[in-house]
Amino acid sequence: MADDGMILNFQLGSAPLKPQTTKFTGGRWRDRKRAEKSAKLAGSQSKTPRDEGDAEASERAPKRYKTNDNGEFSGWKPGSQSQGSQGPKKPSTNDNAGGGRSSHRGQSDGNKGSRQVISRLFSFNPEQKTTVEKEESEWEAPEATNAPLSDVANFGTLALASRLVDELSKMNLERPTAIQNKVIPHLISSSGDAFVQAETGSGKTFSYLLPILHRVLQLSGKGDGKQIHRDSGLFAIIVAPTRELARQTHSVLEQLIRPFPWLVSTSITGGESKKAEKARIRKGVNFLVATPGRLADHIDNTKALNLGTVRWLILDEGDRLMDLGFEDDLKKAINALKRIIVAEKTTNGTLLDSLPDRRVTVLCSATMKMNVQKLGEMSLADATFLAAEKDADQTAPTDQAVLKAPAQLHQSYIIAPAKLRLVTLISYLKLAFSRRGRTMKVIIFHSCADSVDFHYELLRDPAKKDLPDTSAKEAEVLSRTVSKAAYITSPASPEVILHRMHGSLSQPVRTATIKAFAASRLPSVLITTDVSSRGLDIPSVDLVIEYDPAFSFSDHIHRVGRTARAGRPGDAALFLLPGTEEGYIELLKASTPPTAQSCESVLEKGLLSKLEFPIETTAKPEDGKTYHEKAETLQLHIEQRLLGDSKQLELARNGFKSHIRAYATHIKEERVHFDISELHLGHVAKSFGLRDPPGGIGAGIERKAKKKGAKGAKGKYTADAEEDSSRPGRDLFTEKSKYLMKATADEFNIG
Ligand SMILES: Nc1ncnc2c1ncn2[C@@H]1O[C@H](COP(=O)(O)OP(=O)(O)OP(=O)(O)O)[C@@H](O)[C@H]1O
Repeated sequence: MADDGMILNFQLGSAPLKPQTTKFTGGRWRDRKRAEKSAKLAGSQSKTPRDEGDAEASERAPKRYKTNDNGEFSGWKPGSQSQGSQGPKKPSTNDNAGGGRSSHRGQSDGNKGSRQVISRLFSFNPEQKTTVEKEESEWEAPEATNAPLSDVANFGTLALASRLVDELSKMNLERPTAIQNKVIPHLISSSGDAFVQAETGSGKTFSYLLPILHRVLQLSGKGDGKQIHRDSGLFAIIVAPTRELARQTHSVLEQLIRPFPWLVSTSITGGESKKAEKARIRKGVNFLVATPGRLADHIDNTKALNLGTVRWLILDEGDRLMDLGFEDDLKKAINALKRIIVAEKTTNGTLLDSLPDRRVTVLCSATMKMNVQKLGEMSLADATFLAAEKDADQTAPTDQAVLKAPAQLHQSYIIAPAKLRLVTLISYLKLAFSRRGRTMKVIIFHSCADSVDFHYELLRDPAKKDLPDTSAKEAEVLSRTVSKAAYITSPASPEVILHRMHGSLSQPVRTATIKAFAASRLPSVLITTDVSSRGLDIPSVDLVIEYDPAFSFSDHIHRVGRTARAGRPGDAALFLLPGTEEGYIELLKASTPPTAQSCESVLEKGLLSKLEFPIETTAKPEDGKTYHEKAETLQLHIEQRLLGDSKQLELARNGFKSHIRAYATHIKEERVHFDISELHLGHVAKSFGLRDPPGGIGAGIERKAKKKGAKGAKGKYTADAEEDSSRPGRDLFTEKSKYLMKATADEFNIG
């Protein structure tokens, strides 16, 4: 680790201050100039205790309290108020007249003369290598690629049953998208398998649901399907990788079949009562939406589940189904269906002649990976490849076409040094909500559940308990996942609602939280893991922030695809660290050319409006004039807040540790951009409001980094990191990785 002279907050004595003479080194010249300037300013305005402290810090602390190679701080002696068992100790300086660990400003505790020193967020940061090619302001939205087609009159032209066309019209869906234009006629007329590949938000769900419904409705001569009923048999099984997606698909299906009450659909997903699901299956269903694990379970244990009439098997989000280690469950379902020859021409007196005469399997994916090919080999026979490309001379799946985000999605990146990440995130959100009505719904992706928990707890306002438009019963379910936000509000958006979501929450809470986020009429933020990256369709999401980069580029495409759906505009911002992570920008360019947002300018604009702190600390919102000072004040306040709140501190420490572990699990091909040995643990700790890295994890990483350095090879380290891993995204199919993937699915409660 670099010795960067990072300084901690602590109290100093009241010794007269010397003028600032420190020479700043390291970082960009502009940052050094700024640091020198603000230190000078602090020296000249030695009226407030804080500014005095700053000046003194600049001069003294770097010499006396530097971080050592382990990210720990030299110059400390064991003290009484450490951050935790492994935390740094009180400084043994005689200057520390106050005796308290947290510094106080304004001397309200009577500890007159004490000084505080705050860490300099803007100096000693790694240099940014990227020269900005395209600024935000230069971006012009190209034509949307996943919008309804302008040159197709309406859904009627696809030979869909008129009742369905009317129903779509009631849902304000008039014209098909490119993929619907391809898939619907194919599935209406053919009995062959299909591989469907199209961008995120291009309407793949309707592309398979509509032709299935159309053909089922044709079962009676009048084309309304009235002859059939719930006992007529199960016609289609739709498999989705997550419970949320299964539920969502089921609710779209329910909406479509509402005018046909004689048709019945149900969803069977992990986390629900198996007994109730069995009872529904026994009563009879025509359409089943399932997660793979639960489907396999019912195939084994529910006698009433008769697969004899099943004509369609839809595998949605194929790559994710495989990523999450559901291969065995899928095999079971595929084989069970293969064993039954589709011979039945009637069921309970109903002629099935308008249905396909063989079982049709449709595999859908927005991205293409090796594992999708494998799933294709397992499940498809003589499949037709259907892609959305308008001028598709494409006849087979390719990587190129699919790793693109919708063209109208504006992607940008922010190179934020680790120390500045947290304050930049807050500034960015403040900025996003600073124009009334411009940004309504934001999703922030984190690498792990612990980080989600920390950021949710930090950003929520503990004093504001009531939630708008929520019954007492709902409020009880949502009490730990939905809250009013602090810090990120602005005069234009005085109320912002925060939501938290990850796989370790109970299923009813997950469902209620997503529902609340989708329904919220106030500006809202969903802080989440990749559990929300697939399929989730909330049309009003206008901004996706990848605070932690995705574990694979295809995951990135799915994450950002939560916005800019069905031709709507959308923004996505990716936080990157200066250094090796900047190499990731080349990958972004291959998809949709991104623009750059300067971290300094986000801070400058975001911190324009007044800061508001939900908890009182000695750092006050009104402290600081320049945006550098305001950012330092905000960081100081958060650090002080954590020191006074052991629960929050614990969340920060857990968040930090899991974040570092998760960092090691980027897919092998992309790990070159996410080199854990380059992480400055002290700086990353700052982004969790910690003044130093919690013990335990740092030493391990250090050892690995040293080992790597000694060996001069990456291979060994990479293998170690994989062993530690417990998250999805792996696309290697060793027994070990299969086991890991399975463990991950369990951890995320997805199955
Ligand atoms: N023809 C259409 N016209 C307008 N909106 C549509 C049309 N078809 C679908 N939509 C809307 O587009 C949104 C995205 O649809 P859907 O979830 O099926 O996309 P997807 O391709 O499956 O995306 P992802 O790959 O991200 O899961 C939904 O809100 C849906 O209602």
